[in-house]
Order: sequence, then C-alpha cells, then structure tokens
Amino acid sequence: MSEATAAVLDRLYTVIEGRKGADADTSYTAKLFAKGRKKIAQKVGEEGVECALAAVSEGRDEVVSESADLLYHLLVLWADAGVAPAEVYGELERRVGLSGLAEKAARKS
Ligand SMILES: N=c1c2ncn([C@@H]3O[C@H](COP(=O)(O)OP(=O)(O)OP(=O)(O)O)[C@@H](O)[C@H]3O)c2ncn1[C@@H]1O[C@H](COP(=O)(O)O)[C@@H](O)[C@H]1O
Repeated sequence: MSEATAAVLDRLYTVIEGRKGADADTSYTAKLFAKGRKKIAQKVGEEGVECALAAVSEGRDEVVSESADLLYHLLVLWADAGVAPAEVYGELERRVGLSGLAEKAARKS
C-alpha cells in the first residue's frame, strides 16, 4: 500500500474515531456506532456485495465508488472493534513477498 493511500485511510480513521459519542442526528458515523457492531458488520457485508456486483455488472466508476463505501464502512468496523489501521498494514506488510498460495499452505500446517 502506498504511503498516500495509508495517509488518507489514517485521516479518515481519525475522523471516524472522533465520531464516537457524537450526535447521531448530524453524523452518519455516530449513527452507525449507536446502532452497534452487528449493524456495522452488516453494512460491511452489504457494501462488499455491492462492490462485487459493480465489478461484474457495472462500470469502473461504480467499482471506485462502491470500493470507497466499502473501505469507509470497514474503517468504522475497525474503530468499533478497537483495531488500528497500522495493525492491518502490518499484517499486509508481513505478507509482502509471500505468495498467496504459500500463505494458504502455511495456514493449513
Ligand atoms: N466516507 C464516508 C462515507 N462513505 C459512505 N458513507 C455513507 O454511507 C451510507 C451508505 O448508504 P446506504 O444507502 O447503503 O446506507 P443507508 O441507507 O443510508 O443506511 P442504512 O439504512 O442501511 O443504515 C450513505 O449514507 C453514505 O453517505 C459515508 N459517510 C461518511 N464518510 C466519511 O466520514 C466522514 C464523517 O461523516 P459523518 O459521520 O456523517 O459526519 C465524512 O466526512 C466522510 O469523509
């Protein structure tokens, strides 16, 4: 992941963290936090499906838009679960250079 990508995700995560306990009438993120983990997880699932569907039946612009929706909701899920973006970056970094097939084989042993 490029540093620019990480920076925008980190900035968005900070905004999201700041919405904890905020007014649900003026913040969509605060509304999601108020609804709880199950609702947030449901939104991640929905947005993932919408992104996948866009990839097979819509254009590139829709894939970009749905991907942004998915990443936003995933960041809300991380914030609710107490997972810092750096932990996910670290896990991705650990996998750099390791083929997906080798990683899968290592999981089985
Ligand atoms: N990136 C996003 C972002 N992406 C998507 N969404 C919202 O996600 C929702 C997804 O639409 P849906 O139709 O699936 O959801 P819905 O029908 O409104 O919700 P449900 O009834 O399913 O709960 C829309 O309301 C979008 O506005 C986002 N809301 C906020 N952000 C970022 O979060 C920041 C803080 O937002 P607030 O918390 O609203 O101030 C914003 O400045 C943005 O940077």
